[in-house]
Amino acid sequence: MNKLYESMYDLIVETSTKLPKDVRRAIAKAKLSESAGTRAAMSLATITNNITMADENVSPICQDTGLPTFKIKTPVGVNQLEIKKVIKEAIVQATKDGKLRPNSVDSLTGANSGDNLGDGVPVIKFEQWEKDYIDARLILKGGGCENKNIQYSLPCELEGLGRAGRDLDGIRKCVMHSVYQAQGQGCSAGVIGVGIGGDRTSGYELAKEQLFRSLDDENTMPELKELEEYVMENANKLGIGTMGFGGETTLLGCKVGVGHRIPASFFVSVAYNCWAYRRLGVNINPETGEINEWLYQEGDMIDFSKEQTNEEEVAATSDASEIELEAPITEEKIRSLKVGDVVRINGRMFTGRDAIHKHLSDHDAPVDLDGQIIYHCGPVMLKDEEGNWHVKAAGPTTSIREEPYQGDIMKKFGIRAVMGKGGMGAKTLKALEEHGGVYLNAIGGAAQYYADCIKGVDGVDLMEFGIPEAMWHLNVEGFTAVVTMDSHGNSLHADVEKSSLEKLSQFKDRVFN
Ligand SMILES: O=C(O)C[C@H](O)C(=O)O
Ligand code: SF4
Repeated sequence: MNKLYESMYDLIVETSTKLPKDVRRAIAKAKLSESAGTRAAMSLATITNNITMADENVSPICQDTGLPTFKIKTPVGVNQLEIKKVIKEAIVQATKDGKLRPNSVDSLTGANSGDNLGDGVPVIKFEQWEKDYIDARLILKGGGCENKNIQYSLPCELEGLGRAGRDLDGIRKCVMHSVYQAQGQGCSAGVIGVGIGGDRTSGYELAKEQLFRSLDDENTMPELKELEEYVMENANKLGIGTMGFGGETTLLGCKVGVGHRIPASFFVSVAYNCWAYRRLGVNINPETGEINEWLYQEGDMIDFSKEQTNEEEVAATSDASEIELEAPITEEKIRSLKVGDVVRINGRMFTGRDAIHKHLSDHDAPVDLDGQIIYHCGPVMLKDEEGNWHVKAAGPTTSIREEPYQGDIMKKFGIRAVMGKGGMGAKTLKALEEHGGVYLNAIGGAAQYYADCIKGVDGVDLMEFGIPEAMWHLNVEGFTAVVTMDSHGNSLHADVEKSSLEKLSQFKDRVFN
């Protein structure tokens, strides 16, 4: 199998950089469903532009290249240990080449291994089968959407929907609720894999297994096919929309699988995947290790670059004029911003995510943050031979994780704007009002689009936290984002959550007997 290394490397790079055909078609359909001038249309224009940039740059679609999860079927007699070894080598190289972000973190010390290897990382699941070739599939599922996975133990009470009992209708309610509870935080529009039955572990495994299905396939079980169709039709009426900005498309796919359970347990497990649904597969010759065939190749390939350019589209779809922002920003300027404004940032911003927020809550800042912008982002960075850093991918991360710290940190250091995705909660909203601050929402997953707005890396602090968690000093040009929480007590996220809960409650009545 001397070609196996090359095959695995190619599988990793393709998965990270090229969105599969079925996903592109679902995104194109979502785009058609949104009216021009809406925030959803503007976000989808950025997303499709980002997909094209990832194709052209052969760079990660999203900076969070996830927990690499391989599912491999081998003919009897194939050496699985060798496959495992080769996969690890290919992972290390793809990380060095900036195709994967170093994403493997010691859970106790917080140390990043730097090469994407670690205890239990990558995940490689083997199975044997009777066929004479190797079927190797890979999914790169990021952390933001992983955090929105949910497991229900039936019977249960669900907000908006009431009791979910141990039957198909109870399952229906759980699935509808799972989409509601994700809001925009898992970078909607999403794809859900649902596992009915099993135990807490095998239920989630079954749910994730569904994510290996093609978006276009049809469930072979009539009742599950009906459930999938029901969810696709009705979850899209919740009005959560792309990034939780409101809109027509909240879900790109729903795939349901079922397994047996034991009498006392009845789990419905949901694996939520963002729009950056990176999964591919190959059939491999077990003698040579060469790729015989790429999987998920059915149907048309949408080349978004042949469509309108993003600038044209954004100009055509956005009725809001852009407001220029450059740090240091005054309190007066910040208080003039309102939810719905589109800002265009030039100049300096600092990245800060989980480790930085924790650090800043009980240490001094390494730089003066007065009037500054903090970007919730863990980029993919590469260092050249002269020692200069280059940004390879840099989209926002889910901001809500910083909720316990954010308001206090803004006040402590005089920070005027924080930017991320998915919005923040009541504590931050109150602090924005008291202190004079705004929350800016960038488009999740648009890592190439934003990397292109970063014109230079002027420094870095707290590198001991690892590349994604360090504080990078970025120099940006034309970095656009939407004000979704302002200093007057307004939050688009709170509004969408409230209205989607009202819509969810329309689905309270029994549908399946
Ligand atoms: O870790 C990241 O960069 C982003 C993460 O996938 C998220 O969605 O919050
Ligand atoms: S940032 Fe969004 S698109 Fe990227 S992995 Fe996280 S959830 Fe997915």
